[in-house]
Amino acid sequence: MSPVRLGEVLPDAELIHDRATLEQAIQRLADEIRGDYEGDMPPLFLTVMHGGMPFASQLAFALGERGLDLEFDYLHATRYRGNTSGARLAWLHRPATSLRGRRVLLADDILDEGHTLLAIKRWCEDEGAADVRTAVLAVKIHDRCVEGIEAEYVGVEVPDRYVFGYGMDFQEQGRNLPAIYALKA
Ligand SMILES: O=P(O)(O)OC[C@H]1O[C@H](OP(=O)(O)OP(=O)(O)O)[C@H](O)[C@@H]1O
Ligand SMILES: Nc1nc2[nH]cnc2c(=O)[nH]1
Repeated sequence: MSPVRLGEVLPDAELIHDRATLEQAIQRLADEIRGDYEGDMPPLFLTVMHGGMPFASQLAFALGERGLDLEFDYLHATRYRGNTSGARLAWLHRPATSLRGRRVLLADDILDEGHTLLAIKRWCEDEGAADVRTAVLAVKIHDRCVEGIEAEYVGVEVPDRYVFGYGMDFQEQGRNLPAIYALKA
């Protein structure tokens, strides 16, 4: 079956958050995060690929602007793989940096049912991280989130629909749209 092209769904999609709103939310998050991190050792800033990349980049600059240095690494754990519903989590890449004794700040695009971030957080703790906090651009509003995970820093809320743009894919397309859209209800 040939994939549905982005151009076929975008005209009917609903704009949920525009670029200015998202950029403003990221600035606010940077203010919140900056206040929580003091000390000599920079936090280990772990981008959750692929979706977290645009958000993480912007957040990192906003934190740098506020005088918070970060050490970068990344990981890739995925359970959607271009689909609109989640399956088993697959680890495609783990960070090369040791997490032992480090303050870890995870940056991801969306907290939906929470399986991904819960597994990542537990893994970071098992690796000996001193503290693991999570920043997400968006949280999806529903009551299906697993217990034990909550993002400390949340940019915006999105409705209980499949969303894409600003890092999030529609069948591996649309990640570089500078806004968040929801598929037609
Ligand atoms: O809260 P959950 O229901 O677990 O879903 C959230 C996860 O789903 C997306 O990743 P995806 O598996 O699509 O990988 P990708 O970032 O490579 O697209 C997103 O980037 C989050 O990491
Ligand atoms: N692109 C995208 N990825 C997700 N991962 C979990 N929920 C979503 C969603 O609504 N959109």
